Amino acid sequence: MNVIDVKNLNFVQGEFYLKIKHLEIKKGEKVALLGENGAGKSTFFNLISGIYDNYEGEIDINGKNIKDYSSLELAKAISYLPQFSEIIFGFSVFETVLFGRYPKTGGNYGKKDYELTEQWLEKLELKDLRNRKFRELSGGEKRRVMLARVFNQDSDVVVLDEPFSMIDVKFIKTIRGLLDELDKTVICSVHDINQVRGVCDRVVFLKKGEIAKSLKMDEVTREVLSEIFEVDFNNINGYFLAV
Ligand SMILES: Nc1ncnc2c1ncn2[C@@H]1O[C@H](COP(=O)(O)OP(=O)(O)OP(=O)(O)O)[C@@H](O)[C@H]1O
Repeated sequence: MNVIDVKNLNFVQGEFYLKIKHLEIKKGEKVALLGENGAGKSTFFNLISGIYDNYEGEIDINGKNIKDYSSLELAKAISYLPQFSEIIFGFSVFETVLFGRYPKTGGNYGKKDYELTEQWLEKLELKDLRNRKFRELSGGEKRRVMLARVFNQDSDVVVLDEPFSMIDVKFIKTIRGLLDELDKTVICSVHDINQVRGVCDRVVFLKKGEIAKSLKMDEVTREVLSEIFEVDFNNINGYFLAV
């Protein structure tokens, strides 16, 4: 079954055009979205998450047009880690992660919600930060909190815009492990394909607002990467390095 079906999507943003004729993502698939700066990755995520609604075409999640979902229903179906997130109010780390449970509970948090929140705090090593204000954390700490909150939302589809940005090497390993074991449909943008090797099954390449290629991870070659990013790549024991 397709969890996401995109048909004849056309979106204009200033000088930029995003055009996706057809994209299907199956239940349980883990898809990496790659493309140069400005290719349209964040724009695509804002569209499938229902943030932008002034587009032509249709986006279905679980067989239903996202325009026919209420915002709470949509948040049960899809969670989204945007490229940048700020929380200006003085919420603590614990509260910020707990609020991921809002779509499923309407704010009536019970034992299960507190337990799940504790689990995600533990998995992202945030327990020592639990009482700190979100807005007073470092960039990488904030990123881990927002990831914990997205995972805590427990939606069918998890959309992550550059989940590894600002994250140190130890936590890149942790987050790769969490993504690998996550029993969800995942779409995540990355700049370094090596970070999702062994985690994502498929790579969709965007170029200038269109899908240039959609390949299984093991079909990606240095020639493909060179064509997309317009720089040469070496393949060193399965890892790609721009040269
Ligand atoms: N609010 C806006 N108004 C007009 N143009 C915009 C707006 N936001 C983004 N754009 C343009 O839309 C295009 C796609 O931007 P988008 O943020 O989707 O790219 P991206 O692939 O996520 O890039 P990056 O890798 O740099 O994060 C870019 O040319 C950008 O300049």
